[in-house]
Amino acid sequence: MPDFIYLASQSPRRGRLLDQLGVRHLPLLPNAPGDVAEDAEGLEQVARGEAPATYVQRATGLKLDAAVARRERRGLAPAPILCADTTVALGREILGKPLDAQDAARMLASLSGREHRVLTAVALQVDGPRRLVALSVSRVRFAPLTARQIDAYVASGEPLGKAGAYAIQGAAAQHVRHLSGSYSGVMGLPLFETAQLLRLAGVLAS
Ligand SMILES: Cc1cn([C@H]2C[C@H](O)[C@@H](COP(=O)(O)OP(=O)(O)OP(=O)(O)O)O2)c(=O)[nH]c1=O
Repeated sequence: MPDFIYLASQSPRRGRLLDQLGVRHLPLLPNAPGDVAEDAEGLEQVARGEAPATYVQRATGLKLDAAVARRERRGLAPAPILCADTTVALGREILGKPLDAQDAARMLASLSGREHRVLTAVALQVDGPRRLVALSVSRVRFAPLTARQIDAYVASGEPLGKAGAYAIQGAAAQHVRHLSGSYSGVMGLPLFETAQLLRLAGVLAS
C-alpha cells in the first residue's frame, strides 16, 4: 500500500480537513498542463425528482470515475483516490452552489429561521474496481436572518462556491443556532466517516 492517497478535489477545505487525519495526500485535479481537457459540465446535474441523498452519492461516484480515469491516463501510481461532494437540502429541494449574488441571497432567505440538511458523500477507490462509500447527513438550524444580514453576507463574497450559499467555518457561523451531525461534514469532508473508510482500506491504522 502506498504511503499516500490522491485527493481529487479542488476544494482547499477538503485538503485541510484531510490534514487533520495526518494522511499524506497529493492532488489529482482535472486539466493539468498538457492533459486531455476534461469536460465536467453537466456531469453533476440534478436529475428530475432526484432525492438529495441519491444525488450527492451519484455526483461523488461520477467525480471518482473521472478521477480514476485521470490517474490511469496519466500513468500515475495506483494509490487510493478520495473524493467527496456536499449538498444542502431543504426537504427534497437541493441547494447547490449559488449561480450569482442574487441566487445566493435567495438561498439564504430560504434557509432563514429553518432547519436544513447538509449531505456529504465520500468515496474512496481502493484497488481495482473496489470502492468504499459513506454518507454523512447533518442538520443545521439558522436563526432568522434580516435582509440587511443577508445583503452584508452576500457582499462579503463568502457564499460563492459554497453549497447552500454559506460557510459554517466563516461568518455564517454567527447565524447557526443549532447543528447536529458532523461539523467537518458540513465543511465538506466528514472526518469520522472518512477515517473509517481509510482504516478499511488500510491507509490509516486501526
Ligand atoms: C455548507 C457548506 C459548504 N461548503 C463547501 C464545501 C464544498 O467545497 C462546497 C460544495 O461544493 P462541492 O461540489 O461539494 O465541492 P467543490 O466543487 O468545492 O470541490 P470538488 O468537487 O473539486 O471536491 O461547499 C463549505 O465550505 N462550508 C459550508 O458550511
